[in-house]
Amino acid sequence: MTHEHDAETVVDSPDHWRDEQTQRIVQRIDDLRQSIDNVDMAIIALLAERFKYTTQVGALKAAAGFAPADYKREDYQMERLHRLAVDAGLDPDIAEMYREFVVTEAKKRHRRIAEAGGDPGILDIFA
Ligand SMILES: C=C(O[C@@H]1C=C(C(=O)O)C=C[C@H]1O)C(=O)O
Repeated sequence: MTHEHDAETVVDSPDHWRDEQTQRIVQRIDDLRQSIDNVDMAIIALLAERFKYTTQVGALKAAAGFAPADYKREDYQMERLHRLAVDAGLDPDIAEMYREFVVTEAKKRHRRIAEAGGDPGILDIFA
């Protein structure tokens, strides 16, 4: 994946690291980026685990003939994640966007499992 580049002043172009103060700022940004990359690594690992669990729920629901969605559970998660976000100092809108994204994707996969007669093997996440 590549991006178009404008002729902007960006951290990654050494032409712009003229003075010492700028160099210190660039060093600090590099350190922060290492931590951002570590957080992304943890999030990807956690998302993989979450989808493995929800896939198992999907297979169990299909086996029992339950619908893919459970709105009572979703209401509970919405309220809980809002509260957790506020306590953690995170904008609750971000928590809600996260919740909406993972739950929507989990339900899509539940439908695919149900359509395949309850076989979670149709999903590549078990590869
Ligand atoms: C995983 C489930 O199925 C769906 C997906 C959910 C989720 O990703 O957390 C929550 C509720 C359901 O709509 C479940 O019922 O627990």
